[in-house]
Amino acid sequence: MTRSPYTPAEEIPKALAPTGVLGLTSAQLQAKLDEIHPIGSIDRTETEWFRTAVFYEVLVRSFKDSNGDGIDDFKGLTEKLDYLQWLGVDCLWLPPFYDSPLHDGGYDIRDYRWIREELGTIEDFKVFLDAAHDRGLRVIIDFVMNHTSGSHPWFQSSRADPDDPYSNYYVWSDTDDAYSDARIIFCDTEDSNWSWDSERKQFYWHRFFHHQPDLNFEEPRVMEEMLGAVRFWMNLGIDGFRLDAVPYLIEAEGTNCENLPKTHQILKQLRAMVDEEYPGRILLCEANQWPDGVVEYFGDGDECQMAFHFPVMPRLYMGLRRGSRECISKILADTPQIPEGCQWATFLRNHDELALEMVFKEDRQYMWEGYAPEPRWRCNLGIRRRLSPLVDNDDAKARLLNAMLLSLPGSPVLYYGDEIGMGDDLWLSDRDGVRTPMQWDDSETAGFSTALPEDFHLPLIHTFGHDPEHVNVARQMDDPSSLLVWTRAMLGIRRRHPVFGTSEFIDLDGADTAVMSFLRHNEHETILCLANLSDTERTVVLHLPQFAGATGSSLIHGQDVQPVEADGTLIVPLWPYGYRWLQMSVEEKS
Ligand SMILES: OC[C@H]1O[C@H](O[C@H]2O[C@H](CO)[C@@H](O)[C@H](O)[C@H]2O)[C@H](O)[C@@H](O)[C@@H]1O
Ligand SMILES: [Ca+2]
Repeated sequence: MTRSPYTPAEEIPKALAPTGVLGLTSAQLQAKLDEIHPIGSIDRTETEWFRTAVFYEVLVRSFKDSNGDGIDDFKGLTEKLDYLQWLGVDCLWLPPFYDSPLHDGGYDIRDYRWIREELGTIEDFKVFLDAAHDRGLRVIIDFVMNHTSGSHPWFQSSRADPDDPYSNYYVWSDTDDAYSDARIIFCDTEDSNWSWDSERKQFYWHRFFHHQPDLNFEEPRVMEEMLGAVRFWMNLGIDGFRLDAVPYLIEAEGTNCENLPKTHQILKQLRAMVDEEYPGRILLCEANQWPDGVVEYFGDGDECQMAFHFPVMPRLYMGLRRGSRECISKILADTPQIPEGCQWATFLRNHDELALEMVFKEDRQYMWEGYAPEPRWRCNLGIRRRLSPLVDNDDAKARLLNAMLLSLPGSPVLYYGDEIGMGDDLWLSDRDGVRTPMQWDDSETAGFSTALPEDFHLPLIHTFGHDPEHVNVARQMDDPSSLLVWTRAMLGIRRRHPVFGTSEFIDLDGADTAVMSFLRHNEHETILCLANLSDTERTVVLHLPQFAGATGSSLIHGQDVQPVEADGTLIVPLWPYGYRWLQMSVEEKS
């Protein structure tokens, strides 16, 4: 399928019928693609699959290049699906691959219904999607509703002519003093949420970069456009969307312009459409907010099925550095219950900086001092480093954090490359240092591409110890003691025990704050999880009368069986940064 060069703004049809590619409606396009690629083997009647799934964020641009231009593409990603299936993840999350000038890693969309040409065609995407489904892997994609690229034809049209049908698609003002209570998110680069447009001679509103004007959701046609684009990708067969930056959809004077009631109405409208037309597909909300703000995005079970738990993530690192579980226990205790059938998405790292917006000022300072003493390592309010360098390339700490991620409430979202302990490049701009090519082997090109490394879209990591010679998939696949093989084994255990996804979480507290101990419990089984956040050996003493006389059998460490004494005392030794998952053998006494 080919497309003529991007439609110039002046040729955009003035009638606001939902736009399509090649003049085809979404349904026609789907029919055409279905002839070539029938829908894969995903069970659409399974509507709560996401509650026990492990997600894997993969940047299409940085995984595998199939055609030797130094940029990964959908064909390359398709080639690597066997690896992802082998690893044992359940669902891939693809950050934006839409047509974009790439001034914000693709979060600056120029066409909601087209793929950046360097990554392939819509057919390539469909082949990839069906191949993923054939392997039992689901796929969700990013959807950026809050803003477009400034080079989107809608914006070009809107700025050109205030009487144009697109004129109201963005938030325009004669002055730059409205909504002054809204914070500036990209504080390293922007000093206002308003920018002057010399053509329209008005200011336009943007919560992120100045080249990302916010869409105006007070204009009903904007929502129609969004629903049309959602249908387009759903019709191709995706399993859901990560909804980017949703707290900022609506602006209102006298508020901080976040989480406003109308924003929730918009999401409810979207969810109602998805439930009716695409049951079993999910909406995962990205709202970097405190727990009581995020839970609003589940609605009464009628908004997003999933939401990232932003506050718990930095506290895992904070707890590790302090050698204390207290901040983790506290944020989980402060997290309200979520509606039935919903689920948190938890993570250690992603394509952005390690966000420190949801911590108190003194804790942010503590995190910066410990994890990013050099200003170059910081980005906006966060830290632009990968997991392995953050923990000083210490495998024990990386395994502990992952063991916690995989056992605490929520569905874990892994970040590509972290399963092999990839490093970062702090000399690259913005957040590119954590988005470098995947390291497949120890060859000069790291198995990423046949192009010369100097032609790669981003350079390979060359820091000693994190370079492809030391850190690569092939080497770790052959090493039973590697982080990669360990990660795979842990995912296997998690898959065999759905209790991790669907059960109650009971924090056991305990006198020794270095150790986090908790139960994951449902009617089928109870697992006792222990995590030693300190660098010294600990002996955990728990009082579990409900398990008196029972045993705890380790799910991770083979023959390790811990007896619970007749009075309910359980004593478990833990090595520095040690962790255990013990399956309790008898039913809890009532
Ligand atoms: O599209 C703009 C940005 O949207 C997401 O941003 C989120 O990450 C920011 C940190 O970089 C965070 O501070 C903000 O609260 C979030 O909405 C997306 O993940 C970014 O990559 C993108 O630039
Ligand atoms: Ca907005």
